[in-house]
This record gives sequence, C-alpha cells and structure tokens, in this order.
Amino acid sequence: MTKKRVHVAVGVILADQQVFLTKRADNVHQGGKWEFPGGKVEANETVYQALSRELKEEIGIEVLSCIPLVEISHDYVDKSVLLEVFIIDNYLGEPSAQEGQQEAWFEVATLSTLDFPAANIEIINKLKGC
Ligand SMILES: Nc1nc2c([nH]c(=O)n2[C@@H]2O[C@H](COP(=O)(O)OP(=O)(O)OP(=O)(O)O)[C@@H](O)[C@H]2O)c(=O)[nH]1
Ligand SMILES: [Mg+2]
Repeated sequence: MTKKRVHVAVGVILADQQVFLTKRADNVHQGGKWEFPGGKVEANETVYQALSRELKEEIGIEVLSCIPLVEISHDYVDKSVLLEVFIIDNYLGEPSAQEGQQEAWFEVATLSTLDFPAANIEIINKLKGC
C-alpha cells in the first residue's frame, strides 16, 4: 500500500549568511537531527498559514513575508514527505526555541557538516547558491 505523503511547511530563517536551526527531539521521526523550523500542514490550512503557525509555535516569530525556495518529495523507509521550503525574508521578534529544543545560528557554508534528515540535502545545496 502506498503511504500518504505528509505535507510539511518549512522555514529558512536567513540573516547575514547565517541560518537559525533547531534540533529535533530524540523520540520523534528523524529525532536528534538539526532541522529548519516548521511542521505539518493541517486540513483546511494553506501552506502559508501552516508556516506562520508553526514558526510562531516553535520559535516565537511572526512571519511577515516569505519567498518559495524549493519543494522536495522524499521517501524515508517509514514515511513519505513533501517539504515546501520558504526563505523567511521578513519577520517580527527574535527566533528562540519555544519547546525546549536546542537552537543555534550556523553559517550557510558550515551547514553541510551537520546531521540533517536526508531530505534536507537539497535545501542546503540551494542555499549555497543564494
Ligand atoms: N520541520 C522540519 N521537518 C522536516 C525537515 N526535514 C524533514 O525531513 N522533515 C520531516 O517533516 C515531517 C514533519 O515535520 P514535524 O515533525 O516538524 O511536524 P510538526 O511540527 O507538525 O510535528 P507534530 O506532529 O509533532 O506536531 C517529519 O517527518 C520530519 O522528519 C526539516 O528540516 N524541518
Ligand atoms: Mg515541527
């Protein structure tokens, strides 16, 4: 049986060639890896609404404007995802982990040394070209 593809809104907070990341909790899908903040698009919600809601919940910022970066379909052994990735180019507040996750700013150039979910390789490659 084909698994349902989970639709995910993902935000890249980019400022002065630095990117804000949080670490996924150990007990969740792809746990213990660095991630771009974001989460599942719920029923009756647009991807933009999901992006705004998730970034408010997870890192406490209000998204004012965003630019589509890339869409990635990826099949993990246990789950299929469609990541819709946006660069957040204007927001209110200072990103800070709201759910006890580890957080850090990283230089774009150092991103490829970090442990990410496999789907994210395409995001990193795109960012290096920005
Ligand atoms: N947020 C986020 N999710 C990612 C990334 N890369 C990636 O493969 N995913 C996958 O996208 C899926 C959904 O993301 P999520 O776990 O953040 O969803 P969520 O915030 O709604 O979580 P919840 O269901 O616990 O409320 C997960 O299976 C996760 O492994 C990424 O960079 N950021
Ligand atoms: Mg999330």
